[in-house]
Amino acid sequence: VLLNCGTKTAVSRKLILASSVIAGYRLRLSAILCHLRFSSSIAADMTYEHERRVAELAVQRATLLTKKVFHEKAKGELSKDDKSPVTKGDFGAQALIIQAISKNFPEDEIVAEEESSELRQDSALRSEIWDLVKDIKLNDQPSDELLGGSLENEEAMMAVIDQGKSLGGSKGRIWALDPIDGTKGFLRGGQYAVCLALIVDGDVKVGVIGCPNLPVDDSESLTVGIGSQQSDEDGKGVLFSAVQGEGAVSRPLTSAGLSPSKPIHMRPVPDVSHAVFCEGVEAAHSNQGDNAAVAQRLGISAPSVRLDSQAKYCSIARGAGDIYLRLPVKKDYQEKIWDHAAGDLLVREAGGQVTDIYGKRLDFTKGRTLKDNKGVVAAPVALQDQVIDAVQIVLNLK
Ligand SMILES: Nc1ncnc2c1ncn2[C@@H]1O[C@H](COP(=O)(O)OS(=O)(=O)O)[C@@H](OP(=O)(O)O)[C@H]1O
Ligand SMILES: [Mg+2]
Repeated sequence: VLLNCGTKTAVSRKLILASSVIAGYRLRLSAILCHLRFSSSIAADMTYEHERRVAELAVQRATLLTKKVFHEKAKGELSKDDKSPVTKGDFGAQALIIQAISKNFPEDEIVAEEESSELRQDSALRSEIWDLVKDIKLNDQPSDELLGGSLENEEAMMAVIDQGKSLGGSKGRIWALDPIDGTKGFLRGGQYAVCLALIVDGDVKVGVIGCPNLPVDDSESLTVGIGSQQSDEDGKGVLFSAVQGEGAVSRPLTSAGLSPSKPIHMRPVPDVSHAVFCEGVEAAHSNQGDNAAVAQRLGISAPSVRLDSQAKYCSIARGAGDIYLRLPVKKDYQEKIWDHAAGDLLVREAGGQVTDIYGKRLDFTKGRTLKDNKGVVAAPVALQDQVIDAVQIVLNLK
């Protein structure tokens, strides 16, 4: 081609032209490749599979510690500034879970319930917690390695506990952690839950809840009431999880890797009067009198199942109960995001809806609390409007 191009100058011009065309193609090709790589990395991130796996294993590992403390007589109970209790189990589980999250996702923020100031005043309790934390391992090497090794010493444990002080908000990736939800239930020998959720730009993307005292068999759950703890030995207890848009699942908790999961769904309830309520045990946390009045308005005569912790969200998500009401007792109480994020996603992915008493979706963009919401109403989608209606009549909101 070049031989037929004429003069030297013309040849060199053509050469420059040809090479710039090739360079142009190269540039476009690399832009296309870059775009493909970028979109496939977004697609990979969108599945949240890595986040789900780390969260499930971190929660499962933390339940090994909480189960130990559950069976100890002295649980290292302290009273926090707001008068609520905290135990060795809460601090230890928080340390183990944050360690796994920060190893795998070092850029992410964490909003967790506990902080170390009480422990800094109490060296005896601190070393009891360290003795527990340093020995906890999953009995499965690849799972344990995924969580990223152990903490070095007591001081590292305290520092990791304090990584949960993020203020939360509407932007970025934020984990919400309740190391032991239902601490009063935990102390009473009843239900409790280890709860972890990933919130991205205010939207809950991943939710994981470990309930060591819930029976694996869904149908037995309805008989689990106040203080009636089931055996939490290996293979008993349940690990629930959900990813936005992918449904909700449950699997038996184990001391090793993850056991096989099965999908869970809310029960179809063609007539609201046949629904069963799940409600809190503590009269100070939700108004049981108002719950009873709502049940009566809906024509429900079955007794409510009373459970501590987000085990209530888990129960209705698997059809052991249908409606969870948390009607405010104190007007100015702001619900905490770690008490609801994982349960909110689990129920919505199992075919339910979760709102406040005004019918507004829970808003996780407002910081550490749900300050723009009041109370919680969770029910199958088809019943939600009817239940909100009854709640609003009972609470004189309409
Ligand atoms: N006044 C008031 N109103 C509503 N909620 C409150 C209130 N005070 C505390 N808390 C929070 O309740 C969390 C425990 O909720 P539960 O659902 O387990 O309570 S119940 O025992 O089932 O009634 C409990 O979580 P944990 O501290 O993790 O147990 C608290 O964050
Ligand atoms: Mg809680």
